[in-house]
Amino acid sequence: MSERLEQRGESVTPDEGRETESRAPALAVDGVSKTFGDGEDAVTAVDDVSFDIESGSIVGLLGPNGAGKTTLIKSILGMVLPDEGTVRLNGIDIRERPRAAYAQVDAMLEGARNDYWRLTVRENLRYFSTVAGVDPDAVANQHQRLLEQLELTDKADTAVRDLSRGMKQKVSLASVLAGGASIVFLDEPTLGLDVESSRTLQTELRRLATEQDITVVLSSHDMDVIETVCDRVLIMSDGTFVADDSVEELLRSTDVYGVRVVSSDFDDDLLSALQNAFEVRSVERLSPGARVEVETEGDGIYELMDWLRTRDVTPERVRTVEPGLEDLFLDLTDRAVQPTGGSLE
Ligand SMILES: Nc1ncnc2c1ncn2[C@@H]1O[C@H](COP(=O)(O)OP(=O)(O)OP(=O)(O)O)[C@@H](O)[C@H]1O
Repeated sequence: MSERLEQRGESVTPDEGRETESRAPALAVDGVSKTFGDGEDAVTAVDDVSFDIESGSIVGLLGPNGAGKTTLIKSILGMVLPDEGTVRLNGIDIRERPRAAYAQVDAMLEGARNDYWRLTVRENLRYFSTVAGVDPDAVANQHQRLLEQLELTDKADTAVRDLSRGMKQKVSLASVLAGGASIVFLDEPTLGLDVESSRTLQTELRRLATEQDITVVLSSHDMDVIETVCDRVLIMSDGTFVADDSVEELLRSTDVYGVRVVSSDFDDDLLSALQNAFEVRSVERLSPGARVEVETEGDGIYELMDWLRTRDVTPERVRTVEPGLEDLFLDLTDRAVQPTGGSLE
C-alpha cells in the first residue's frame, strides 16, 4: 500500500477514536501467523509472532527482504487477514471492534507522496482528518497544535508543492496524525532528506512520543536513524523475531567488533593471505601499504596481532571500531542482504 490507511467508509467520533482501555499497551500482537499459498508452494511469511509495544515508545522494525515485515504490518493495519493470532490497538481487538481499533492507528508510507500537493498544509490536515472520519472543525485546535509542534505554522497556508522536501515530509507526518491516531507506522520517514532535515524530523518524532504519548513503529534503511531515535528495535528474519531489545542492549550483546590496522608493510600477497585468514571488511590502499579493517570478536584482536607479527608486518596504527547496529543486523540475519524497511506496496 502506498496510500494512507483510510477508515473504510465508517465514521468515528473523536472520542471514539481516542478510546482506550487503561494501561493497555499501544500495540499487542499475540500469536500472529500468516502463510501464503498451499502445499509445496506455501510460504510462512509470519510465524507465530507475539510482542507488545508500550505507549509513547519509538520502535524500529528491521529485517532483510522477505523477512515478513510487510505482512506483519499489514496484519496489524487490517490489510492482510492473519491465519491465527490477535492484534489489539490500545487494548481494542481489531476483529472484535475494527472501527474503534483502526481509529487508533495510521501509516505514513514512503513519505511525502501521500499528501495532496495542490492543497495547503492546513487543507491537507483537514482532508486527512475527514477521511479518518473525524470532523476537521472539531479538531481545529489539535491541528493548530500539530502545526506548531512540527514548526509548520508559517507554512500552514502554503501549497505543499511549494515546500522543501524536509517540510513535505513533516506535512506527511502531520497528515498522519491529523485524524487523531496515537499509533503510527512510518516507512522510511527520512528517505531523501538531507542530514539537517532528517535530524529535525527525528527530533520531532522524539518530541511527539515523549510529549504526546504517540507510539511510533519505524522502518528505515538508515541504521543511524534507528540507533538515534528508537527506544527499541525488533529484527525479523524468516517470519520470526531474532532480536528484540533496546539499541544499547543489542549492541552490548554482541561480541563482534572491527580492528583497523594501518601498515606500510601490506602488499598484495599479504593482503590476500589476510583475507583468507580473517574476515576483512575493507582494504584501502596507501602508498606504501594499506589500511585494513578486520572483523573479529572476543580475543580475536590478539590472534590478528600474532598473525601480523609472524609475517613481519609492523602496524603503524591500530584502532578498534565499536560494533554498530548494522554489524549486528548482518550478524543476526546471516548477512543475507541489506536491511530494509517495511515497504507496503
Ligand atoms: N501476497 C503474497 N502472496 C504470496 N507470497 C507472499 C505474499 N506477500 C508476501 N509473500 C511472501 O511472504 C514472505 C514475506 O514477505 P514480506 O513482504 O512480508 O517481507 P518483507 O520483510 O516486508 O520484505 P521486503 O523488505 O522485501 O518488503 C516472502 O517470502 C514473500 O514472498
